[in-house]
Amino acid sequence: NENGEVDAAPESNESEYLSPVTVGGQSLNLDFDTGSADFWMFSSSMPLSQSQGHSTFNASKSSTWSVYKGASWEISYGDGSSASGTVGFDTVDIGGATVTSQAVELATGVSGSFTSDVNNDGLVGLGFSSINTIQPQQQKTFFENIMDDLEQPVFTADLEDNATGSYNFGTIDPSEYTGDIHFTAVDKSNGFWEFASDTYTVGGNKSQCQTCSPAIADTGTSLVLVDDDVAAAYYGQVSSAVYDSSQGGYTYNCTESLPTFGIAIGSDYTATLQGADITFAQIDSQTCFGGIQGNSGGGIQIMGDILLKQFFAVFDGGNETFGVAEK
Ligand SMILES: N[C@H]1[C@H](O)[C@@H](Sc2ccccc2)[C@@H]2OC[C@H]1O2
Repeated sequence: NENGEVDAAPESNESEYLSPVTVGGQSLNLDFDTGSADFWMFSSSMPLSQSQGHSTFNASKSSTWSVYKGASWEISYGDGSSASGTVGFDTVDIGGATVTSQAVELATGVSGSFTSDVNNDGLVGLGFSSINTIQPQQQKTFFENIMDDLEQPVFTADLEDNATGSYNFGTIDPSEYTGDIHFTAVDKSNGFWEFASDTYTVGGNKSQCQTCSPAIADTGTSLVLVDDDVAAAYYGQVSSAVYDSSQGGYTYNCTESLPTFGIAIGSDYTATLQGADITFAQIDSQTCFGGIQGNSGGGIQIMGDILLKQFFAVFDGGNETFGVAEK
């Protein structure tokens, strides 16, 4: 089998997790992103003003590289960042799991947030290829290409709080979790690992949602973005909380002890965050920025790293399910 396992190292501010990937013999640190489906890297054909500080992929130094003539890609992400460039095929190895002809996208241009994120050399899209942006023909993700060669058609994410975690392709390692894995059906029609999430808890009190947007598991998003009525209900229980438009979200006094927050993962399980695990950042001597924020009516709820790092997450491409376990 083709199983593989790699570290997932948290960025300094825990805004993302980076993993080593070898492409055509060149190693780069990439951001595994279950919320998109493009595999792209900073490349030697970018202006130095955009690539300085980054490792770049140099196609001319890879003996296994082949150009996808006439192809291009262009992607815009939920946070407003963007990237675009050219396409080829090469051998990709992630912790021993190898795809010999993976569509690899070389950036010729990226937005400022990528340039300034100097430890991030690109993204490995682990969503579904219906949202891959390669033209004239969309291409499969690394996971879609390797899935049938894995011991099990799954990958798992064990993201950690202030510690290095791991991504595992092909096996569900029982040493990485405790108790049961609580699975829910995934609707892949929007290209995401999407599932229903119709109830939530604040301080242990359960409420039925009002908007009830479907949720996605997104390893590439830092925060937990819930429907605006849910965010308002949560921070309504935090006495010092205010919505600070200059910060773009709810802030509160760091000394305040926060209530727990639970979000339904499908219909049978509520993933509960402890109050102490909900703060995302301290923005001044007294003020903290919450890791739970509203989705501004975006129509989907995004379960990002603030939640995922408290659980063991299983992405099952065979059954088309998503599951979480305590750890
Ligand atoms: N799925 C996510 C994606 O991975 C990131 S892309 C990114 C941008 C700058 C720095 C690092 C990563 C962006 O934020 C939320 C959504 O879009």
